[in-house]
Amino acid sequence: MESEPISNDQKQQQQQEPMEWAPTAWAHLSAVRNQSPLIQCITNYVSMDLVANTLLSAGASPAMLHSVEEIPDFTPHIHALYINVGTLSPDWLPAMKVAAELASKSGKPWVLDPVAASASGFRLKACLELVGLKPTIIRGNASEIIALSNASVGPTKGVDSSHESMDAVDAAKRLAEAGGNIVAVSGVVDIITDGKRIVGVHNGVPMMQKITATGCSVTALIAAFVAVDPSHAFEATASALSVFGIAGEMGMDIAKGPASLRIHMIDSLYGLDQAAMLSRVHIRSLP
Ligand SMILES: Nc1ncnc2c1ncn2[C@@H]1O[C@H](COP(=O)(O)OP(=O)(O)O)[C@@H](O)[C@H]1O
Ligand SMILES: Cc1ncsc1CCOP(=O)(O)O
Ligand SMILES: [Mg+2]
Repeated sequence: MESEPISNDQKQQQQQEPMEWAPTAWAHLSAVRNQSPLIQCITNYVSMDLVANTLLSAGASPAMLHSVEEIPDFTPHIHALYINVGTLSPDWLPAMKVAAELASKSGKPWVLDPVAASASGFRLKACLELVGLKPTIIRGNASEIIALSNASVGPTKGVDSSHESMDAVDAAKRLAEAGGNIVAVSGVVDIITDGKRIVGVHNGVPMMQKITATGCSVTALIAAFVAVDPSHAFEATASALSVFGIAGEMGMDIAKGPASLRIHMIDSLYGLDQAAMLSRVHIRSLP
């Protein structure tokens, strides 16, 4: 992977006001395709296939290595780390912590998906410990982000959200401010905040909720996007959520239901071109 993440022209464009989101999102996707960042994924059993295929179709290189014995050799070579607690058990947690610490120490971005954070005391404590290791980005659904922000267990619908993303705006801002990270809340509108700035991504289709591991997969995609632009984690997060949503929209044009959407979404992500991106990216500042 080359050291210059995206061009100076593209960076200047990012700094312009009002933000030119469509070219920014296209620049991130292009950079992932050109640089093929290596993404270490410590993720749940349910999601491994869709996460790996999402990363591959975006142009990144996924590696599902989760053994604590392998982390000292492997993690120094990655471009970003993705940690997801979906099927957490006590024997997985040390590897997650060692990998997160090593990524932070070596200046590599890492991204946390706190699946079902409020489902049990064990899971919440683990999530809070991981949050304490300073993830660059946290992406969850609204219930997960509210649970993390309030450090509260239950009531819960498990891995699904019982809140709308807009319900979690204050919780997301508090979490981001407390940890100095970017927090993203997925839903009808995806919310991205650093505690001060806040944008909404209006891409995607409701059927994406009917495919297991779409949330896990978009978090992994965020890891790939921040890998190629680590100094713009906020912009990389919004870009990844928009790109994934557009892949869902284009896939839905030909899908018959969740199973075929899963296939067409991956194909659409693989084939996304500049014209489609420039006309479909829908990211707006929120008050
Ligand atoms: N009602 C919706 N309309 C459009 N996109 C949605 C909707 N619900 C979820 N999505 C999209 O589906 C993906 C997974 O989000 P979500 O279902 O909230 O995550 P999780 O699976 O972790 O609960 C995200 O890209 C999100 O933008
Ligand atoms: C169903 C399920 N159970 C434990 S992890 C998991 C997958 C959750 O995926 P997502 O958070 O993307 O819906
Ligand atoms: Mg999830």
